[in-house]
Amino acid sequence: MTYQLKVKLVHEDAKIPFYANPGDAGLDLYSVEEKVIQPGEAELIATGLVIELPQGTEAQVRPRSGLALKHCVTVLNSPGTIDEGYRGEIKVILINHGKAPFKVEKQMRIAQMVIAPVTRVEIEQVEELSETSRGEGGFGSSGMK
Ligand SMILES: O=c1ccn([C@H]2C[C@H](O)[C@@H](COP(=O)(O)OP(=O)(O)OP(=O)(O)O)O2)c(=O)[nH]1
Ligand SMILES: [Mg+2]
Repeated sequence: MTYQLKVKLVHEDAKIPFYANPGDAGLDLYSVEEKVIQPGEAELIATGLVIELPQGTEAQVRPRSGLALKHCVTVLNSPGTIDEGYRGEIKVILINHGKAPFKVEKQMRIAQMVIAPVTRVEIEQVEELSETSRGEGGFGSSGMK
């Protein structure tokens, strides 16, 4: 099933996000600004995009592996969550884990956005939960090999 994603450009240099290949999961997001990210620092980068998500979906802002591998630059809050009702500009928090300053250029592809279904729940407060074989075990309780 293909959903419709409404996209509004709110900056003169904004570009419509696109799938680099037909089967890709992520739509590449472009920067509309030029900014240097110092080593160990994070910067908020504008994309010039406002979107209207299909009902029952979210957008996840994820890193590009090429930027991570070549420059140690990634999305700090990955995956960033774009709520269905959000009508502000999509921005990307990039962090530079590398040793050299990283220059974000205008119209550089800085991250990718995956549209995903959201499961919503009604909360029911209870005193007892069902028993399971895992129980309270976690954090390596099943062994590390
Ligand atoms: O990488 C991101 C993450 C979030 N947002 C926008 C869309 C999202 O709907 C809104 C709120 O994000 P989130 O819920 O992650 O942040 P919060 O700190 O909980 O803020 P709020 O109190 O506004 O929900 O900010 C972005 O543009 N980029
Ligand atoms: Mg929130």
